[in-house]
Amino acid sequence: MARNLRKGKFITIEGPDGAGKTTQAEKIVQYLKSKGKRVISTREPGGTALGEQLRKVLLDPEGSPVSNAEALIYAACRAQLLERMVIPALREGFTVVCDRFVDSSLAYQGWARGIGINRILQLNKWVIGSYWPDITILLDVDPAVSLGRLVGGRKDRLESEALEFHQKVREGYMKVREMFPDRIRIIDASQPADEVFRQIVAELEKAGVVE
Ligand SMILES: Nc1ncnc2c1ncn2[C@@H]1O[C@H](COP(=O)(O)OP(=O)(O)OP(=O)(O)O)[C@@H](O)[C@H]1O
Ligand SMILES: Cc1cn([C@H]2C[C@H](O)[C@@H](COP(=O)(O)O)O2)c(=O)[nH]c1=O
Repeated sequence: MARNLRKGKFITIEGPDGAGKTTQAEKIVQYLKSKGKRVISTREPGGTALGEQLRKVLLDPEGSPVSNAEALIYAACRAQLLERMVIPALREGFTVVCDRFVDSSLAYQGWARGIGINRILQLNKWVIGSYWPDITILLDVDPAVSLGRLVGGRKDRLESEALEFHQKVREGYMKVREMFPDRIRIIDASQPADEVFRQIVAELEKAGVVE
């Protein structure tokens, strides 16, 4: 395993589809920049040329990767993102803000798809090595509410899953949070976006990510 030479902080944002991750990630980036931090933002699946190609495969409503294949493709995207973007940026002292990361795999593939959180964790321990996030903001909200926010436009392959699947995703996140209580900070994402952001900033300050 490569020695961890990180100088910057690694922040990930998690939650069910439509929880407000992208909205909050953008606010966090602006906030950190206003504090004089050098920041890069990215997302999973995606963030690299290969990752964006694989994203199309994973989210294509006509596509069919499920179960083990799906878990492995998400892990491949993660490996590429870490090697090409996240690790070099952290070593240069940038703060990295990532919209979804390993906890999505644990909740979606590990729990909701039924592969097993521990099996997905083993796979991802190999992919991530020592580059685990410093802090993860988990936006918790009833999927009946968050999916309702995604009105209009064509639903992707995961968004098209039944409400029961998304309820299992939420349940999965709660289990993952129990496994990593220090890293994962939960925020009630049913609140207005500005209040959600206020609470995120408080967590980032508590964690020493910003002064
Ligand atoms: N706290 C909030 N309350 C109500 N609506 C919100 C809130 N946060 C974001 N939204 C709105 O909900 C929609 C989805 O938000 P956003 O894209 O940030 O969610 P997401 O979690 O990134 O979604 P996805 O999982 O599909 O990528 C957007 O229209 C956004 O403006
Ligand atoms: C990283 C990751 C993502 N997913 C799922 C979760 C979402 O339904 C999509 C990504 O779409 P978004 O608009 O960017 O939220 O992919 C997953 O199942 N497993 C993962 O590891």
